[in-house]
Amino acid sequence: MSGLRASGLTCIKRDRVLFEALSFSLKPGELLYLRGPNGAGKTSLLRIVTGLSSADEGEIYYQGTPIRTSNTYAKSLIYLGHKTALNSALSAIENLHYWAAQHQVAVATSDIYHVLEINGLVGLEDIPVRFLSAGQQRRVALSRLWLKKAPVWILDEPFTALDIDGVAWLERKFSAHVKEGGMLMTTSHQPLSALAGDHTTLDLEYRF
Ligand SMILES: Nc1ncnc2c1ncn2[C@@H]1O[C@H](COP(=O)(O)OP(=O)(O)OP(=O)(O)O)[C@@H](O)[C@H]1O
Repeated sequence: MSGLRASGLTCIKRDRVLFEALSFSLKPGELLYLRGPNGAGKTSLLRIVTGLSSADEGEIYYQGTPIRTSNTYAKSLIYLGHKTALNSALSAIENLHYWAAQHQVAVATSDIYHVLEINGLVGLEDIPVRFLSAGQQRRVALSRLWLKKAPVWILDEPFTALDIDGVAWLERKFSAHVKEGGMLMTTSHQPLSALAGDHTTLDLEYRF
């Protein structure tokens, strides 16, 4: 099967079952919107889908192969957690160079300047990111989506701190990615608008 498939996932944290026997799929050209209250287990689920943590039961498959044995999954994936994962002492340019090197993506400094420009950060490229506002730091973090070509995007609360235009800008980026055959799984505490395009919703209830 092409794309991602989660089969029979169970996750237990400190004796609480967050979810049990959860199965879903994410095919090329699909957006899966993960919704649920605080503490329901959305971040826990996304980390399992990326392979950063393991489920107590169940398996994630990418292109039919379990991700724990896949040679291609890591290269096919961009995961952005709910924290920006920026080094506050480094500039936007330095942070993105560092991230690109970690992900073995060849990018020229001029490419990074261009991405920062289209993401509204002209003039802020070379100062430590701790001097940027929360929304500007989020825009630096999200600029990674422009730097690596990857079919699978897993994004945890990517709208945090973005202004209204920023939310619309990111939703358009989602729609373009999916229209090109990409896959996207994302959480948000605000509903996606029509700008994000068609999507399927996966609801996680808070279980006691
Ligand atoms: N490593 C851990 N050890 C113990 N408990 C954990 C761990 N990670 C998460 N939890 C617990 O699992 C539950 C789900 O956490 P998670 O971060 O997945 O929720 P969430 O749905 O993303 O919440 P939010 O909307 O607040 O971001 C929480 O009650 C949390 O305390």
